[in-house]
Amino acid sequence: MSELDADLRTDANWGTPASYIPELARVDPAQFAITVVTADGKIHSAGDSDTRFSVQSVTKVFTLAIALGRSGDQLWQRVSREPSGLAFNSIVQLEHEGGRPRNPFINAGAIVTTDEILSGRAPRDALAEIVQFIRTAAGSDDIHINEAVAASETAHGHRNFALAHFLASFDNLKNAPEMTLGTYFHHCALEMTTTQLAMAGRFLMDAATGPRLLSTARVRRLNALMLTCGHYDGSGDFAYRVGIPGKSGVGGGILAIVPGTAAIAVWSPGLNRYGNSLKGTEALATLARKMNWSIF
Ligand SMILES: NC(=O)CC[C@H](N)C(=O)O
Repeated sequence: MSELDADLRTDANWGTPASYIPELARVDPAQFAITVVTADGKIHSAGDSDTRFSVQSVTKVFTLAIALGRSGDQLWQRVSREPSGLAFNSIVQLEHEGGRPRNPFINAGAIVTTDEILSGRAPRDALAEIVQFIRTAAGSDDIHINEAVAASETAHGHRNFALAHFLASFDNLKNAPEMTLGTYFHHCALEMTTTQLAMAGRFLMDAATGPRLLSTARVRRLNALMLTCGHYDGSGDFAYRVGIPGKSGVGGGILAIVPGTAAIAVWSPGLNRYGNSLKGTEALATLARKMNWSIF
């Protein structure tokens, strides 16, 4: 792992941090961290694994788990399970397909899962459940929301507002767009280290490691969605190069799962053209190849 870390740092092409959220644009791209938690509970880390980063869309895995737990398969009436082949914040498909987002990992789909979690209660209570779920998964209470990042995204979130209003116009939003988006922006603004994120991913390995938060059947389905949709229009390329389920975020984090074997978190804030971590993807490709971890 330290060899992997050192190798990655020799190449100066770090990619570009997300620019549409000003708070994220300020982050130094020349950072990298990786943590692997194996089925026997051992933790291996290298790089800046104690640095907190903005988890962003990686939280969509946890919100999907919670929404499925609350609403069961009814959720699939509001959102489908197909790769989108378009950018994570694209609007065109949503109009074309009558307001039913392609999957729960693009923004429109995650706004729907957040809306499902919010239904029947105040944003503060929905957020408390999301944060508690992630803390329980990680086995750490030291996980918090960065209010400056949430505010920065709210101030510049015109596309997400457009998506939420589109959903509402198709009767696919139960709460006021501002309420649902407020909850959504705040859970995206959670900060974690790679150690915390890899620990939080243990339940997706479906090994006897960490808390059991979902049934085996649901864990398999979450992994299937991570593989097919977890990297947006870069999902095919990620499956080709890395060969394991993964979920990325524009903060530069990726949570990847080797079923039954390991939960891996990588972080490097510079992104590739799909909005996924450039060095994070490279690191996972190298690790999966060396460890023979591709599921294929
Ligand atoms: N890909 C991402 O991480 C996107 C999350 C971000 N909060 C947004 O809604 O645009």
